[in-house]
Amino acid sequence: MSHPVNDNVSIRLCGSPERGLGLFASRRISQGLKILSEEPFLVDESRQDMVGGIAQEFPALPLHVQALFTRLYAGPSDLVPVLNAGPDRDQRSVAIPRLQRIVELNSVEGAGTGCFLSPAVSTVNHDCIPNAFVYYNYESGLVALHALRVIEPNEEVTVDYLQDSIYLDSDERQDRLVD
Ligand SMILES: C[S@@+](CC[C@H](N)C(=O)[O-])C[C@H]1O[C@@H](n2cnc3c(N)ncnc32)[C@H](O)[C@@H]1O
Repeated sequence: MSHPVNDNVSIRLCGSPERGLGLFASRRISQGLKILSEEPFLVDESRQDMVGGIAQEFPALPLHVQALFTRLYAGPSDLVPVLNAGPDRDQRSVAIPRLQRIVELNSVEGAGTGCFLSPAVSTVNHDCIPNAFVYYNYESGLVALHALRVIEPNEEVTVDYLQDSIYLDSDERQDRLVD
């Protein structure tokens, strides 16, 4: 599997102020352009099902996918990124609660359309006024990220984590985002 970020000349992964890593435009991206398209690691009926099933699903993933999966964001108290390489880090990186946390923090759940977890989309940060939109195409089996408007070079690419929750009021949105 090639990596959609490494192979894509329009975007790059780098640090985002107070948001950890984020995806940034390397060049001007036109409105409507497909920024990237990738195969998801996992697809399920709901985030709850994916969290519940990860202990069984993870060992069945190809080893290179397992390696990419364990590098995804696992929360502010995750020690794995700061540990030295070795058996302790290897063991902690695949601990079931950590894998579940990765699913909770990186999966995208649509209203009635299921849930997916994919590598490059997992690096995109949230904005309430986003410049991009993500969706999963069941026919192609691919996740795509599209520009909602022109994105200028060095601008961060963002999505609305609640893009399918259009009927929530601002307090409800805030509660869901904190979760
Ligand atoms: C799917 S990951 C996005 C990539 C992540 N920033 C990283 O370092 O890998 C989701 C996490 O990014 C952080 N994040 C995303 N959008 C944010 C925002 N607007 N403000 C602060 N943190 C944000 C939160 O910690 C969130 O749980």
